[in-house]
Amino acid sequence: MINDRVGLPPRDAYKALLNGKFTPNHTRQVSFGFTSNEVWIALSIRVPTLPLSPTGFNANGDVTLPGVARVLKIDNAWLDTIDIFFFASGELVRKASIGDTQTIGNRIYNSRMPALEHHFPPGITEVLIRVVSADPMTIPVYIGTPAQMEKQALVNAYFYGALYGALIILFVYNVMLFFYLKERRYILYSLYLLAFLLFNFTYTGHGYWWVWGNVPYVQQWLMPALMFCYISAGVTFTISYLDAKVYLPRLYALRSSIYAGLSVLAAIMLVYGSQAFAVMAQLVILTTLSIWMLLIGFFAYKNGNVLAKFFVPAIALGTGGATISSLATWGVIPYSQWAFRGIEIGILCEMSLLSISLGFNFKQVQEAKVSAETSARIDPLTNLYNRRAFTQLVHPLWELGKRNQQSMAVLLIDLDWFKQINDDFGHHVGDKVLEMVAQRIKARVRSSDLLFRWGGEEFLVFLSNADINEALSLAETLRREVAQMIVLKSVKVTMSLGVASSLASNITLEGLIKQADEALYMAKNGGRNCVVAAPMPPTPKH
Ligand SMILES: Nc1nc2c(ncn2[C@@H]2O[C@H](COP(=O)(O)OP(=O)(O)OP(=O)(O)O)[C@@H](O)[C@H]2O)c(=O)[nH]1
Repeated sequence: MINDRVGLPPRDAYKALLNGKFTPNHTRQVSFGFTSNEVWIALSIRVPTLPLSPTGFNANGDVTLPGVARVLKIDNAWLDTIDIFFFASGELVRKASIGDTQTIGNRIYNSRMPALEHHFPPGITEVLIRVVSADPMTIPVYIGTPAQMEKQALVNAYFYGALYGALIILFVYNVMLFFYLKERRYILYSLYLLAFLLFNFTYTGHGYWWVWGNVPYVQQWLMPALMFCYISAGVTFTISYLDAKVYLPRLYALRSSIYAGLSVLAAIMLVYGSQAFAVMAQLVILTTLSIWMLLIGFFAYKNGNVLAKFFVPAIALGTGGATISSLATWGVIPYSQWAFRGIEIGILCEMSLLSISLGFNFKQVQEAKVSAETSARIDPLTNLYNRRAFTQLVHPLWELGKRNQQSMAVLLIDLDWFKQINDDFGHHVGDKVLEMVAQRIKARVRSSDLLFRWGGEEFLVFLSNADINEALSLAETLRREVAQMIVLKSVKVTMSLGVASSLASNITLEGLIKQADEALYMAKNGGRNCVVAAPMPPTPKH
């Protein structure tokens, strides 16, 4: 390999090769970083002088030419210009151009990655490859039989099918969760995922191969543009996912500056118009972004964010995969297709883990919702239903009871001289009295009856299937039991009860409660610590 500053003509490059000016690539490094220079790569292909088949015929009965046919493939879809020169016996025998400045229709070999087929005659053929590109010079060269190349393409097709399939499923699932839950972080995660998917679809040459193969300009500019989208989506998602407003307030305050910085970068890219600058600047940002995400994930975790427990390992997996890919391309670890795909496997793990964490978040949100709904209906002091729960719980029973012509009853209960208890013993003792009275009533009513804390020292019992006598009997039992209670060794409490029943009247639920309230008023006026039944309405005459 040589890094050529002057733009050698192919023959001079060939001479340089013969004069030992090329550096041998012992480490199998395939990455040469950013350079606007031409990078020359040389391969020596030696074919035995014997013809392939000693008979001169192959299995199909065709005449075999002496020599071998091989496919040469550069496994990178973003290199702009790739010129290949074949020298045999000191002569330039073939020149071919591949690379992504060529439209798909003009390609000489039908494959997603730039490739060509060449018939190598017996003897030595020197293959010189010249690459010029604004993108990182990653140049993995493969050479093999057409069958081997097809097999490799098939393995790749399965791999990307599985990768894109998995990412699309995660995308759709999270978009659906967003529409269901209306939580921003689901849609931001989906956009982050989509940005990676499109970015990958572009830089692996799938987009060029399937969609915009006739517009090389789109292919070259989409890469930096989508990388930019991926970075922006990553930043926005991280801020929202880690709930920066709560767990990282200082970062949250800076978020406008971060977004402004990204916009300035996009503007410079557009105005400056250099693809090389765009790619280089963003690769730097992409690396910084991973470290930044890891760091703030860690801080959010330290500040008590439960979701950061998933976030940090997820980003570590994505970054780890990307590191394996770069180490392999730089020859630090042995290069292989799988090592090169480290970034994709890492990101798939990252995305899956993030998706699981959002599922976990979904569960948390649901639980919080249920607990909020429950606590909205429960009185925290007595643990009884509050007045708010009344309509929700009693109305359906009331309607059903009416239809079945059942007798239903209401007991309205008010503690006597409760203000005095508070004044004499303190508010906390008053609370204890309320708690104990509530427990006592609860223990006595049937499970089909509903008990509410109706107001400060007022309770309501709804009996869904009881006539006036049953209701009065229960009321009297409750009155007696509470009157016998002694709270905190010295406090005695009594209560007054108003009872009303619905049978044989066209009364509404509100009307029934009003009747019970009037009965309670009578009980209070009648000296307290007693039960009064609301007067029964006259039976309609037929
Ligand atoms: N400790 C405590 N007191 C409460 C609570 N809710 C309401 N109260 C008190 O209950 C008292 C009710 O007083 P009143 O409406 O005058 O009734 P009362 O003293 O029971 O007199 P009668 O109902 O006429 O027998 C008020 O002093 C309220 O402050 C509570 O949750 N805890």
